[in-house]
Amino acid sequence: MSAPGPRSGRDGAAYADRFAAETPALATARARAARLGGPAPVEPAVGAALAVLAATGGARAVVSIGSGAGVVGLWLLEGMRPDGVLTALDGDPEQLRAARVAFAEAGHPAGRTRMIFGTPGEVLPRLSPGAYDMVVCAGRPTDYARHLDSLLELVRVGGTLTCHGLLEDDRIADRTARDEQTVTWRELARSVREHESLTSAVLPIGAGLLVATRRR
Ligand SMILES: C[S@@+](CC[C@H](N)C(=O)[O-])C[C@H]1O[C@@H](n2cnc3c(N)ncnc32)[C@H](O)[C@@H]1O
Repeated sequence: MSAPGPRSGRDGAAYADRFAAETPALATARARAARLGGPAPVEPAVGAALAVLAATGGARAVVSIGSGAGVVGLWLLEGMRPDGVLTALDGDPEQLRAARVAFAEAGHPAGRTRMIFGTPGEVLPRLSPGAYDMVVCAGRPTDYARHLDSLLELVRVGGTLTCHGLLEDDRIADRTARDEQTVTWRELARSVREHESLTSAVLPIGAGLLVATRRR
């Protein structure tokens, strides 16, 4: 059975990205990320949605997993409280360096960001449980999905977990797609949806955003 009601299409998605109107600092960070290569940053519409989530939750402490060259971090900092601290984790020192430059160029004092080099497996045990308003995951789910319990442990009650990219290339909806990444996305989305402590939704913006709020 198809879902009821009219759907937005590619023009709607393009409008949502234009609506997000990135600042010059974000445009520069995006260009730097493109020069570095690797997986693309969050789309403007996703960045704007993350900023809204951060602002709605009055976020003071946010962790960005797979933080890249700082595009997602700049959006998060825009929504967070002015005294908030963003913890940015990446396994590539070049990406972390680029993010540091992007945050400085945007005028954020060094004390607003904490850059940590390492994989989720190495770094998550060092972060304080229940201390974060948001945990924002990006990149391949195969890099962090097996750490879902540890990621959720970081989120305070009422806080939010987001995972970006599950609708990329529409593979998750294609029942014949059985590659490792698509299978991992399906399992991660199912675990989040069925988790007794979470209320979740898939937002079809950009490459798709899985959003879950911890109720208890
Ligand atoms: C999609 S890119 C980041 C884009 C960024 N989230 C943004 O929107 O600006 C994914 C990032 O994950 C990092 N990464 C991939 N595997 C990782 C791992 N096992 N541990 C830590 N970081 C990893 C990569 O270095 C890359 O910077």
